[in-house]
Amino acid sequence: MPTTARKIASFPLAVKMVMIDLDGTLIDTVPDLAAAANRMLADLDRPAWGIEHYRAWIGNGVPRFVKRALTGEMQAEPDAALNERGLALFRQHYGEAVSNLSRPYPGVVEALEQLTDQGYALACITNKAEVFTLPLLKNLELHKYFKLVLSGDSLPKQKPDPLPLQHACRHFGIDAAHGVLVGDSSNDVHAARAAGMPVICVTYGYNHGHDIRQSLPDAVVDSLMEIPQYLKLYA
Ligand SMILES: O=C(O)COP(=O)(O)O
Ligand SMILES: [Mg+2]
Repeated sequence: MPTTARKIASFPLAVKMVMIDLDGTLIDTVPDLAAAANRMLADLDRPAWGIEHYRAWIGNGVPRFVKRALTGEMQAEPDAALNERGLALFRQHYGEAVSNLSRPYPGVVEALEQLTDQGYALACITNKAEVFTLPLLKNLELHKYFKLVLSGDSLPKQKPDPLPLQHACRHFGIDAAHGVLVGDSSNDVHAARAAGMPVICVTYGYNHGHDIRQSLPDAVVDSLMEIPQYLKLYA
């Protein structure tokens, strides 16, 4: 077998743990993120961006999201003083309205119920800062499904680094082969590949404005309701 070939996952995957991304996978968070960022820009006397810009800017954590809103570019560095003010204003505005408009995507609650009933350990692995992740999950009553929640600042590195996925494996005492990540972006695919884990992606998420199929996840689904059929419980 050629050593360069990517191992193709065979379904159903025998797993114990299902890790699920937050923004763009569990919850449509862009309306509250956009509102908070536009409030920050108004405070700074700068023009607002439309929601489509914000959709493409989600996925690499809050500090990078704020830099994108300040510069209009994916990787640019704003003036340091402006960035510091912007980040503080964004944190204030988003903290005040983290779940005003954000809602779970259709099928999410049903899928979490089903996966829980079937005996999978569920973990939420997001690049969102913990100060926002936990209230958002609690306010939308999703927190109760997750035995572990890892945010973008819970560990020294975030996705696309494999560290959060490896940490979750250690937490549950399982091998990488017995976990699966469900996400919406290339960060999720890269993190899973680096951890040696299968990855299933949703078609409805953000992924920086690109089609997630280009990142070659093991499977794509239109709803989390489709996830159970790809899995069997590893005993
Ligand atoms: O960019 C963020 O803040 C979070 O993104 P994620 O939940 O998709 O990892
Ligand atoms: Mg995401």
